[in-house]
Amino acid sequence: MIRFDNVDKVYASGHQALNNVSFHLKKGEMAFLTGHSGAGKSTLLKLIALLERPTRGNVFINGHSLNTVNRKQVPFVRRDIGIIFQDHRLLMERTVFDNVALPLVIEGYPHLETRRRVAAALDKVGLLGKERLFPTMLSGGEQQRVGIARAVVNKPPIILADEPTGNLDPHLSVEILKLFEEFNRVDVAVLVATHDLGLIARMRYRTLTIKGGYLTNDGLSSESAL
Ligand SMILES: Nc1ncnc2c1ncn2[C@@H]1O[C@H](COP(=O)(O)OP(=O)(O)OP(=O)(O)O)[C@@H](O)[C@H]1O
Repeated sequence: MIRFDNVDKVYASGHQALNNVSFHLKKGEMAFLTGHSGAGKSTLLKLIALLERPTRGNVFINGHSLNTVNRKQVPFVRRDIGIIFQDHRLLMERTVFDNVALPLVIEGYPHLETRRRVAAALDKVGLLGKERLFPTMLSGGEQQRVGIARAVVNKPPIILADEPTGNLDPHLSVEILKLFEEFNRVDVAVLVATHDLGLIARMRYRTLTIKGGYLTNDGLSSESAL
């Protein structure tokens, strides 16, 4: 599903954020991505989402090299990827409904279908009935779940989450992770970048560890995180 072959990323500043990174995340696989601050986690996710391009090597989605994707084709690739950010990046002056509907509106879904899908996504994250509220009226955990609903509303086969539990207490963090597990059970590939080693240790999933831009460990969480 997602494959990195000998990927380097050197930013324009000259900083090398990733160094010869190779791994393969299969269809329907769930994994954590961990490492200290500045290790290169966000950079790795950005290369999958085409928010950055590799300096060397290749990133593949479903066997297609992203190196061959031109600017016009980027939205088509992104359609297959739901991205969740730590700061959730909600539009604060728009309702919960509008925030979650955004990917469907961009893709030109008919109104009825949009309503149906938004309701299904909000139901999944336990926020049905909050459509008309504004994000400021919700708790931090609820806002994060709106971000998740928005990421999954068009049923992408890949979910990338960058520190999705960074601002949440341990109980809420586990709830969010359980949601990812649910998506994973219906064959969605899930890659979660996190600092939270306690959370990783509890969940026992494959964990990719990055240090200074190098992939230094790839194994079960109990082996690599503790
Ligand atoms: N656009 C950029 N230009 C130059 N350097 C960058 C850019 N983006 C990231 N970097 C640098 O690349 C390195 C990796 O950054 P990245 O955001 O991938 O780390 P991270 O592991 O996600 O860190 P954190 O956990 O703090 O979010 C850092 O040293 C960072 O300063």
